Amino acid sequence: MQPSQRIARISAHLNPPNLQMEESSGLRQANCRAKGGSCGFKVAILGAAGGIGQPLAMLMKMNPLVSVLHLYDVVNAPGVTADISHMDTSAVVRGFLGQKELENALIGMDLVIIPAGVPRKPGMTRDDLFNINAGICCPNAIVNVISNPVNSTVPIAAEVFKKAGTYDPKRLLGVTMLDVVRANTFVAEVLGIDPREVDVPVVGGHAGVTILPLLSQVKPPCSFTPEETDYLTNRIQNGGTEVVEAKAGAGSATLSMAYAAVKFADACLRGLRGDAGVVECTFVASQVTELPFFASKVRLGRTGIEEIYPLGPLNESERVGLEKTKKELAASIEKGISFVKT
Ligand SMILES: NC(=O)c1ccc[n+]([C@@H]2O[C@H](COP(=O)([O-])OP(=O)(O)OC[C@H]3O[C@@H](n4cnc5c(N)ncnc54)[C@H](O)[C@@H]3O)[C@@H](O)[C@H]2O)c1
Ligand SMILES: O=C(O)C[C@H](O)C(=O)O
Repeated sequence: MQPSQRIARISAHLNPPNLQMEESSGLRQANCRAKGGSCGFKVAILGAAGGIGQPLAMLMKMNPLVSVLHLYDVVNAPGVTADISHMDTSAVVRGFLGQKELENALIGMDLVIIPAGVPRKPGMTRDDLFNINAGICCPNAIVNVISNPVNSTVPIAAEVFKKAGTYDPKRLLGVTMLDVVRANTFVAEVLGIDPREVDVPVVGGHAGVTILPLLSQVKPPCSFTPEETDYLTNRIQNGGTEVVEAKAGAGSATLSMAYAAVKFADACLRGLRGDAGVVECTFVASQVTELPFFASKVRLGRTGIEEIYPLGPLNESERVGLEKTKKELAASIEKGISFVKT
């Protein structure tokens, strides 16, 4: 089933669009000759006024694959919408404020990106966000889940979709692209090459030891000393904490995350367009291990996830890392599932 159909099914009872918001943000569509949005994809961002949401919205407005951009938040959506709508790129921008507008924000969307929720403060783990964010990231048509803890919010979303009878595991993707982006950057620094030439598979999940970089499978092929392997694994697993501590209470990664989210969203859109060979790492329902969810390389296509690749050959330290990953990940997945069931 297409996301638009799933969303339409969820949003069976529709309210009229929020014209007041469109007026206030300068989007007087009725007065425009060209309505826009005739080709390209329709994308909604939920949490669009936040630290990630704003730069993400700006970058999606610059993406030529996007024809319509819906910006939803519980605060400040009109201001962000007015601001971004003045950019001279082709995507039509519409703002939606508050719960009563959520369904309208979702109608007809091809891709829904969710950076809604609160970020970490120093000393907190991503799991500490569970009780706050679990209640936010559930009830609607989620496709790309950014809200932490991703290891639990994706299982939560899956359970909610199951309850609604609309679960499509091929279309529910936890965004772990920031781990790949960081891994590419840090590996390139060590190798002294351009990060754009580097591709590091990062599997498992998105928290601490569940972030498992497969340094034996880096492209271009290369090898690392044990010291380099320890340094890189540790830095990639703690990249989020590095930013949280540097921001000293002012939030977690937003700009690099917006970059990573756009990189991932763009891959999803290219897959939907039918491009061949679109492969990225993401946290999805999976049979790659005995766990019900796992991040690994997947091929994206017209129906979402079209193929999930096995982990490939692991070296000894990656095999040890995988056992630690699975232990912690199993608990986080279970926590998400039982949150909905109970
Ligand atoms: N997956 C990743 O790699 C990754 C990376 C960085 C941050 N994150 C997570 O992303 C989330 C957002 O981070 P941020 O720095 O943008 O936070 P933020 O507080 O700056 O922004 C969050 C936004 O969500 C909005 N929001 C809150 N409840 C909402 C609801 N019910 N519906 C819609 N919007 C709602 C807020 O109004 C705010 O604008 C956090 O959970 C953070 O931990 C994930
Ligand atoms: O570390 C965090 O809390 C935010 C995000 O998950 C990150 O990896 O930067």
